[in-house]
Amino acid sequence: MPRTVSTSELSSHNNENSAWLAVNGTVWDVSGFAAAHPGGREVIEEYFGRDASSVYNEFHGPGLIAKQLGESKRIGNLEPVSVPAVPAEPESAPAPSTTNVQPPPEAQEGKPTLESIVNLHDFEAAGKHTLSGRALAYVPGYTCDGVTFAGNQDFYRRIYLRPRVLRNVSTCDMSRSIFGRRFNLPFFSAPAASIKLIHPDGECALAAGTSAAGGSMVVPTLSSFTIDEIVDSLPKGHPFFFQLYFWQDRTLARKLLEDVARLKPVAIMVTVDLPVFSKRESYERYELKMAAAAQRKRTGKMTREGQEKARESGNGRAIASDLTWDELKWIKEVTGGIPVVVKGIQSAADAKKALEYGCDGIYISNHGGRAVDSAYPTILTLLEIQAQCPEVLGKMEVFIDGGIRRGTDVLKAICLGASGVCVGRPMFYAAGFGVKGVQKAVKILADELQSAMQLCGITSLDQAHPGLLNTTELDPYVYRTEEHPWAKKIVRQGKL
Ligand SMILES: Cc1cc2nc3c(=O)[nH]c(=O)nc-3n(C[C@H](O)[C@H](O)[C@H](O)COP(=O)(O)O)c2cc1C
Repeated sequence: MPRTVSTSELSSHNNENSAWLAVNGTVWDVSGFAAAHPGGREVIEEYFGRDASSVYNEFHGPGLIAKQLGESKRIGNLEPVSVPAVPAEPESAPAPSTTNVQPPPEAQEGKPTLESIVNLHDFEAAGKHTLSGRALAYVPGYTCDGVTFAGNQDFYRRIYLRPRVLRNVSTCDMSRSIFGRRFNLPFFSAPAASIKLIHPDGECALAAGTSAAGGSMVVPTLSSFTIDEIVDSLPKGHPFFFQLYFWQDRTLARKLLEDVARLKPVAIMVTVDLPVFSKRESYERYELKMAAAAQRKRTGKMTREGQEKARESGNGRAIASDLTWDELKWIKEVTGGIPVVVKGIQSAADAKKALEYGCDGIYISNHGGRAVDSAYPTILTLLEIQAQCPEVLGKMEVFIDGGIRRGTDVLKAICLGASGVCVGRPMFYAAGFGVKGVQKAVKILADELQSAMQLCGITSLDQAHPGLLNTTELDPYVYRTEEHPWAKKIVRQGKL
C-alpha cells in the first residue's frame, strides 16, 4: 500500500541531496537525476519539492517517469491538496493532457480541416493554428540565421528531372529493401524529441499513422512515451528504426541499448551532429519570455540573472559530447549486431570514415538546419559523396533528410543513391492532426512519389539513376576534394 505524502513533507525535499517532486499524484525521488535529465538540469531543479504535473504532462506520456526512474524511486501518493505548480506557460497554461485528448480548443481556432490539406506545406501552415506557443518556438526552429535550413529545401528545387517517355508505366512499385527488410515506401518519419508537445498521442500517433499508410518511422531516444508504448502502436513485427542519443553516462547508455535491442529495430541510427547544444533563437526568445513572465510574477521585474538562466536552459546536457568513432563499435556489441547507421554525416570525409569504422549505414543530415548554421545543404553532401567516394553508396545503406517536402524530392535523392529518405517537420506538423493527419501526410507523399516515378518513365525504384536528373546548377557547389580547391592555410610566423 503506497504511503501518503503531505505537501509540507514534499516541499521539504527541495534540494539536490534530497529532491522529490510530484507528477499526477505520485511523489518521486529524483535526487541525482537532474544531471541526467535530457531536457536540462534547470528544468527539473525548478520543481524540487513541488508538483511538476503541468509541465511534465506537456512533454511526457504518463508512463515515462516510472520507466526512467524505476519503481524504487516511487515515494508514495501526494495528499489530495496539491502544491500550486509554477505555470508551464504563463499566457495559457495547458491543462494536463492524457492520451486521446485533443489539443486545447483555443489552439485550434482557425485550424483547417484535414480534408482541405493537399500537400505537406499545408500541414506546416496548419501548424500555426494547432501548436502551442512552446511548440511553435520549437518545431519550426533552426540555428541562428537559418542558412542551412533554407538551403536544404532550396537546393532540391534547383535539380531538374529529365523524364523519359513511351515506357509502360501502368504499374508502379515504391517498395525498397533496406538491411534485408522490405519496406512498402522508401521514406520514413524522421526522429524528433517530445512530439507530445504537438499532440497528446505524440510518437504513438506517428507510429500508428505512418504504419497505417504503409510507411514507418525512426523512433527517437527523447520520446514523450516509452519505446515500448511507441512500438506497441505499430502493427506486430512492423519494421522501424531507432534513433540513439548516446548518453554521457555509459551505464545508462548500455541500459538503453539493451532495452532497445529487445524490440529489434531494423537499425540503430546514432545522432552525432549535435554534440553540444546549438543556438536556437526562437526557443531562446520563448524561454526568455517565459522566464520573464514567471519572474515578474514573483518579483515584479525581470533581472539579469533571470535572463541568463533562460539562455542556459537546455544546455545542461545528458547527451555525450565526447563520443568518437571508436565507440560506435561498442553499440553493435551491446545490441548483439543490430546494424549501426551514423546520423548527421555532413561530408564525404566522414562518409568514408563511417565505412572504415565498420558502420552499416550513413544518414546524411544537418538536423534540419538545427545543428551548425551554414553547414552544407544535405543534397549537396550526397553529391559530394558521389563525387569523392561513390563506393560508400554501394557498400552501405544511405539515408538522407532535410528539406524533403515533395515526392519529386524523394525521387531525386534516390536517383542520387539514397536507400531511403526521412521527413521531419511536415510529419511533426501532421501529427497535430493525430493518427489521421500522419496517415494523410504519408499518403500525400506516396501519391506524389508514384506519379513522379511514372511521369519520369520508371516503375520501380531500382530503375532510378542520376541520368534522370540535371544537377548542373548545383555542380559549382560540389567539392571534388577534401582540401579547399585553391585557398591555402596561412601559418602566421609572427610579426616582421
Ligand atoms: C522539432 C524537431 C525535433 C527534433 N529532434 C530530434 C531528435 O530528438 N533526434 C534527432 O536525431 N533529430 C532530431 N531532429 C532532426 C530530425 O530528425 C531531422 O533531421 C530534420 O527534422 C530533417 O529536416 P526537415 O525537418 O527539414 O525534414 C529534430 C527536428 C525537429 C524539427
